[in-house]
Amino acid sequence: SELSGIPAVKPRWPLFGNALFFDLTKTHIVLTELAQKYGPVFRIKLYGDEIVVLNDYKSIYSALVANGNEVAGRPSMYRTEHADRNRNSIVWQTYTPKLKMLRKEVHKSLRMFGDGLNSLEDKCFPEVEALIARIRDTDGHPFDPWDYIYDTTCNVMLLLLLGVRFSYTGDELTQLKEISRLFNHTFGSGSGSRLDVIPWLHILRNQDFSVLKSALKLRNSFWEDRIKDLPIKNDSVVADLLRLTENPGIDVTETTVKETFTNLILAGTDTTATAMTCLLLILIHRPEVQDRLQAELDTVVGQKRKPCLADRAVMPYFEACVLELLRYISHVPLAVPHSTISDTYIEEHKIPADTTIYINLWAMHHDASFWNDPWVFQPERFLDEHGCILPPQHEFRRRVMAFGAGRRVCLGEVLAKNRLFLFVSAILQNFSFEAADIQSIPDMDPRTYSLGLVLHPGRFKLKAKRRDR
Ligand code: HEM
Repeated sequence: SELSGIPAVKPRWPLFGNALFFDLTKTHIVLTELAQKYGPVFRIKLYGDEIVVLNDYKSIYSALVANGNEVAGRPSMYRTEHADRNRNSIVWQTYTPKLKMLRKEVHKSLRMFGDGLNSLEDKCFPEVEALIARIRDTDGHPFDPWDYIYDTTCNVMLLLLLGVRFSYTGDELTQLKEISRLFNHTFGSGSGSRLDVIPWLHILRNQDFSVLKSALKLRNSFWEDRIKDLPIKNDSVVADLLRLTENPGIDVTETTVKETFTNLILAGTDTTATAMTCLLLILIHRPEVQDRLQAELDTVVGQKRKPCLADRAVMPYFEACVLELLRYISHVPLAVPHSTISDTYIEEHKIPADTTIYINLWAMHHDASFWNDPWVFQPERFLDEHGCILPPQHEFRRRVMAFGAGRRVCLGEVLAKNRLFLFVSAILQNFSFEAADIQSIPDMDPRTYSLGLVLHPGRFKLKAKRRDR
């Protein structure tokens, strides 16, 4: 084969390839172990699919940046071809002119909020207040933070995408959470991916297939029943996209808008809510990190006003915690699968067109030959001896690629970081968190999290102590 220069994982069985020995519930960990044995670039075969897996900075940089144009595709998969989703999606569409146009349009609409700092603050502050009120209402009693954080993060996304928010007591947010759960199951690198690699599985109508069906059904009914009749605000991402459907020269239909909306609400909520939840889990395991974050907040912001985005630039410890969080948890461990759109090279390896490429961010972020104690959460690694944040071109910063890089880089990077700042700084200004029961909280080590498209820690309870008392 044209890939013969790249080590192939053994043993390979006819028909099954490596699949019989492959635990799909922890793909990222299995691949990282294989890299120890086969080197940073190797290939696996899952049923009919030959997949090249990249596990270190050099190969990932070569694929996403140096040869970024050629490696910008997405493989076609049963799960995304189903219902033509791959032709309307941002996340799942290969590198077509339509995809480029959609990315550009969404980026333009989001920039108004992500970089237009004031308007992001305007959208976030009421949600920040609402979150603080909900936490205050727990009155020192143990609570599970996930739903509060999810609802808040989801409402900010809804404000950006549609210009509306939903009530915490209505069933819309619950429905969105269910859609997210189903999609995370179906589209994760976990067991749902059997649908692509075992071509006949969907005919048997097995459980993975029914989860995919219910995810799409719920998604469609949410759009029909909850969104279509809303007074969508003029200055929202969906309104901008709907305007494109009126232009007959552009291949954007209502289906495209629905699919793109689903991409954005799911990608924009679960990722950020999970990062915030993991940070809280880390803070209750590592109270000294919480103390230092609060000391920085007290110096820069104090108690008399809300933290705002301008403060981010003068809070290096906070920034270091976010970088270290993204490295440590690597909660989108395998990014989204890439595919080559033409023959190309990754480092010295020749790769033919239409080869599926897995980007193992997890392995790169925990590479013990580069990172000291990769499994220790250590924000200080991103600070210099004066306590200043390392510059973006520093080797350590360049090797954190939690959002990917190049043509398919995450569309929400700026938004995600700004939102994390606004919410985490506001709750730490108001509360100190501790474990409800230190014996029973889950481990903070991300190797214990479970895999979907995004890694999730176990659910846990904590207590919030008001700092103004
Ligand atoms: C901590 C938060 C987040 C992390 C770690 C994250 C990470 C990622 C990663 C690793 C990818 C795949 C890149 C690749 O294929 O090489 C991605 C893609 C994407 N993300 Fe994010 N993301 C986050 C938040 C967001 C937010 C807030 C949005 C909402 C706007 C968003 C929207 C997207 C979209 C639309 C794509 C697909 C881009 C494409 O296929 O061209 N993400 N993200």
